[in-house]
Amino acid sequence: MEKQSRLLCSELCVQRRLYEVTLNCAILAWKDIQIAKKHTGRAIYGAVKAGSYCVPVCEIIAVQEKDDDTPCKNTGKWQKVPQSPADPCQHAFTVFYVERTRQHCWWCSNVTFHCSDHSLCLLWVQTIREQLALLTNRPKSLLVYINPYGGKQRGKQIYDHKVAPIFSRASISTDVIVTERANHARDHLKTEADLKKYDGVVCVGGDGMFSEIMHGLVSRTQQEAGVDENSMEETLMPCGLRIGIIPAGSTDCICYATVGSNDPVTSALHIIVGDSQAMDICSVHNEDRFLRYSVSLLGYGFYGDVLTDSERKRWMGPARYDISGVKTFLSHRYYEGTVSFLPAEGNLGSPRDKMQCRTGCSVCRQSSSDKLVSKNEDSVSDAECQDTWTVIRGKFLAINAASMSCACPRSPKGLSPSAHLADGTTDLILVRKCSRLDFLRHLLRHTNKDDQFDHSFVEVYRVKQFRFTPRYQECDSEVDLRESGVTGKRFLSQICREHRACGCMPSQSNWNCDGEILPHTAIQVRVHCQLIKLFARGIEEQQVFEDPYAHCAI
Ligand SMILES: Nc1ncnc2c1ncn2[C@@H]1O[C@H](COP(=O)(O)OP(=O)(O)OP(=O)(O)O)[C@@H](O)[C@H]1O
Ligand SMILES: CCCCCCCCCCCCC/C=C/[C@@H](O)[C@H](CO)NC(C)=O
Ligand SMILES: [Ca+2]
Repeated sequence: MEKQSRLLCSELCVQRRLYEVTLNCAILAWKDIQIAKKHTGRAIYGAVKAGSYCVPVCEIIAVQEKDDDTPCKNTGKWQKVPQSPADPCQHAFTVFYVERTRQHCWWCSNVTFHCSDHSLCLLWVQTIREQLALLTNRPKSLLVYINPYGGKQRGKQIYDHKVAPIFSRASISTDVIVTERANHARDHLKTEADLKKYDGVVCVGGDGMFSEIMHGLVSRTQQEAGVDENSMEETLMPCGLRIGIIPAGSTDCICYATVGSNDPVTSALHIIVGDSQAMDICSVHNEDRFLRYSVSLLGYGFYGDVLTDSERKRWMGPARYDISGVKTFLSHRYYEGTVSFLPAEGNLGSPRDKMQCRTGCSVCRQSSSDKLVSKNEDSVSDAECQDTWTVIRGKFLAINAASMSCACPRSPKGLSPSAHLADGTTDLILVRKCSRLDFLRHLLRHTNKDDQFDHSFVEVYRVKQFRFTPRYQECDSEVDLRESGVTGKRFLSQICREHRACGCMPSQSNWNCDGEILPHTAIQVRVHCQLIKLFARGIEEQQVFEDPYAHCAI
């Protein structure tokens, strides 16, 4: 690795031991001089060794000159720093930085450097601050919406106690709105908020709250660009502001699948360091009417029924999903209809290729450059028009479209473990009618390492667009019936009569769209590649946690 030129190098004390501390524009490093002497001749840097530490500048949260009256790190007791000019610990500054802990969680750690010379102390503080000021991707001003009723109703507490103090440490200014009703945040973003004042929007809540904020921002962006959301063919305009998610909901799948944890401090730190993760959005239409956007799960049948039942049990908090899950599983309902889709082609992989989307994902990067090329050539819609639709008709227990893995604490690898956050596709999973036992086997595989698609009754396709028509609305039957003189209500009653004869009722489910119920069952869905950006970086490879500073060459 290319060596960066040193900005500063001094001998400073940390917990009364002498360290050689160096700063270049990428890394702050400190090594215990006595331990380093013992290791003379051996490589100290390049990996974390005894007594050697380093932090990438881009993961420094803040630097602060230490006041005289502050708690001593060794004892935790408050004490006056000695005034003797010979005391090498007289002046001090503290560096706050990201530390990786367990399972993709980050923590705000700190180290205090002491020295006898005040001007040297100031020089260090000023130089580190200058380096931080060069990091232009970091937000300075944020608009924060808190849902006080999401999850276990701890959104406000989580923000006040865990997030606000680190935002203030990082000198981020915030305007905070605690919502007073459902859709308060969406409406405020869509029509009122002065978005020019902010570098990003923060959502404190669960997937439903995120959905509100995403709808507000996407709709506002389309309005300002003169794009008609009701037209499925329109190319939507990407949003300029990034969204940060502080998890405080019941499932928190969007946070979990983009960060790797549902820890509020980790999310706050990703916001502070100015991470950016592009994300696909599906638009959902019924005929020429725009219904909603989706970023995670669009589920009909099982997940639609779980959601419909769980909405009546909101008072139970997150446990409502477990109760409704078991109830829905026992009811074992299946639904008839036709699914048509446009398969994704090119280098977009397949839902079963085990290529998981991770930080810097090459599949998503490729989609980003393809998007740029097709924008310049204006050829995408023409090409798509020539594509052929695959049509599948059948009886389904579940139809799920996962635009991202949908990993969450209940299902750590998610509904579609190899789905990508920003590849412009969604994984369409069709679970055909099967026995209860088989369906249970399939569901349980969401919670363990086994392949949930390895069943004869499960099919999965990576698609760019899809449509669903429930059987009772199918045009063919309608045409047939119209041709034979049957119309409207008579058409429905005819189906019901047919079903009474065979002892089962034709039933319809609802679509679960990121945790909201859609008002229509016949829908048309199109994936819009990388329409929004989050303050996240995707899930880091585990190796980064095990050897975080392998790149720390000074
Ligand atoms: N002040 C409020 N009063 C009532 N409902 C609100 C308020 N603010 C937001 N909401 C609504 O609460 C719903 C649920 O919120 P949220 O997503 O935060 O939690 P959750 O449903 O428990 O979690 P998850 O979506 O992760 O399962 C959202 O659909 C949102 O529109
Ligand atoms: C009878 C055993 C059942 C075990 C099944 C476990 C599978 C859990 C998978 C959960 C995936 C959730 C996907 C995310 C959906 C969210 O959009 C939505 C709103 O938060 N949450 C739900 C539960 O619909
Ligand atoms: Ca995707």
